[in-house]
Amino acid sequence: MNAMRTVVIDDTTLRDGEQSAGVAFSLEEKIDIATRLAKLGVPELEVGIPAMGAEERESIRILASLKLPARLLVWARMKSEDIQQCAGLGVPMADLSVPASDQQIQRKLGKDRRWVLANIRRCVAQARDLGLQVGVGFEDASRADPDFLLQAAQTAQAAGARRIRYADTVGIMEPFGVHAAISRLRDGLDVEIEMHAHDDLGLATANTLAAALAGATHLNTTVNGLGERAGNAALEEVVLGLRQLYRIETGVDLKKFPALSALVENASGEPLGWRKSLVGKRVFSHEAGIHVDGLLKDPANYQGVDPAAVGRRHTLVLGKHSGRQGVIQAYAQLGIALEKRQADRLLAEVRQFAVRERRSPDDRELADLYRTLPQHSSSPAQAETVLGERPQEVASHRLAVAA
Ligand SMILES: CC(=O)SCCNC(=O)CCNC(=O)[C@H](O)C(C)(C)COP(=O)(O)OP(=O)(O)OC[C@H]1O[C@@H](n2cnc3c(N)ncnc32)[C@H](O)[C@@H]1OP(=O)(O)O
Ligand SMILES: O=C(O)CCC(=O)C(=O)O
Repeated sequence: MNAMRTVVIDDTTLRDGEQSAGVAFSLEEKIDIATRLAKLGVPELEVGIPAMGAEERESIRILASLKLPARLLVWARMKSEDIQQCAGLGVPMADLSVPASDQQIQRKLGKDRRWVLANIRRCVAQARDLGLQVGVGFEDASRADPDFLLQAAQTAQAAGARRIRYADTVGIMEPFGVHAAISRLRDGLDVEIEMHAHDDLGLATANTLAAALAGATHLNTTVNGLGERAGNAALEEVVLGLRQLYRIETGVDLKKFPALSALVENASGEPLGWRKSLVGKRVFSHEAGIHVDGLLKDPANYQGVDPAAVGRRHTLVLGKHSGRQGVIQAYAQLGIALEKRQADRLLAEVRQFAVRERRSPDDRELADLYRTLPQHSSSPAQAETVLGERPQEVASHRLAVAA
């Protein structure tokens, strides 16, 4: 395993995240998102595209005026007018983006490789003259000729860029290919190298981790993986994956992440999938009897990720796949100690309920089921009394397990 090392997270929720079709953050949301990201310890934030217009530039200026403990970057095309607009915003660094693949150089820009190299020299110099630190973003790097990509990156370095960005713009890479591509750049360059991954094949996080292992110094992420099409590498997955799998530290503390995740989810206008890793509503919920029994004996039996690392906890859910121990635990939370025979009977009831209603019974419904047991049919007050003593649990039967 690697010795402890660090990489820098450059979160682009406010740039590529907002590029998700249909997403437009308000200024208040941008301020809230940036402030929370900085509070978690995210050291770099890409906060917008000055060329989009006066309103965008004003919001960038306001974000810069907050003097957050994070370095801010803006994104620009490699065009003189766009670069000019990056100046005077209070943002120290710009990512100047240029396509690296022949596909985009020829079929998008109508240019050739020589033009790209000349443009890099000219535009990096222009940005530096404006007092900006410069990163050169190689759009579509993953489809570029690797020899040309290295030549272009060396041109950027020679022109005074401090960083190059390897963008898998259309999300076609896999981790072994990323490792080889970043290793090649690492061997041929002395500048910072940043990975920018997209999740079209569900590999954005894997590709980002592979880039870190190959020597990338900076990683682009977004909260919840928001971003163009299938999104970018999720901040939470990258931070936890680096730490847990490779002992690579980012300085980002995810214990307060749920509030930021919810903020970005709401601001994006689209609910997160309930199975989305680390942040989905149900990713720490357990119903299957064998899992619940195992968790109750020792959470480590069924825990790959400690939910506390992302500010969450396990919940136990009753349903079609429950077993006796889950039922006993659920009723114990209501203050009702079940005998084995009662638990078995209630398990059958719970299963029928779940199949019929397509959901779990809530606390009141559990109490109702309990009252149908023969020996309790004459004394329903017991369950009511218990529920009355535990009002906070009436709304839900989902139970926390000590992690
Ligand atoms: C992969 C990425 O995520 S790149 C970032 C993409 N983000 C965005 O596009 C969001 C913000 N974009 C915008 O607000 C607008 O597209 C603007 C302000 C940048 C440009 O708007 P417009 O001038 O109206 O151009 P439009 O968006 O229609 O077309 C893009 C133009 O940029 C050119 N272009 C694209 N990438 C680059 C580049 N890296 N360097 C130089 N020119 C570029 C295109 O060739 C096209 O120019 P053309 O019309 O002369 O062929
Ligand atoms: O060129 C860059 O800086 C990266 C642009 C981007 O968002 C992408 O290619 O997906």
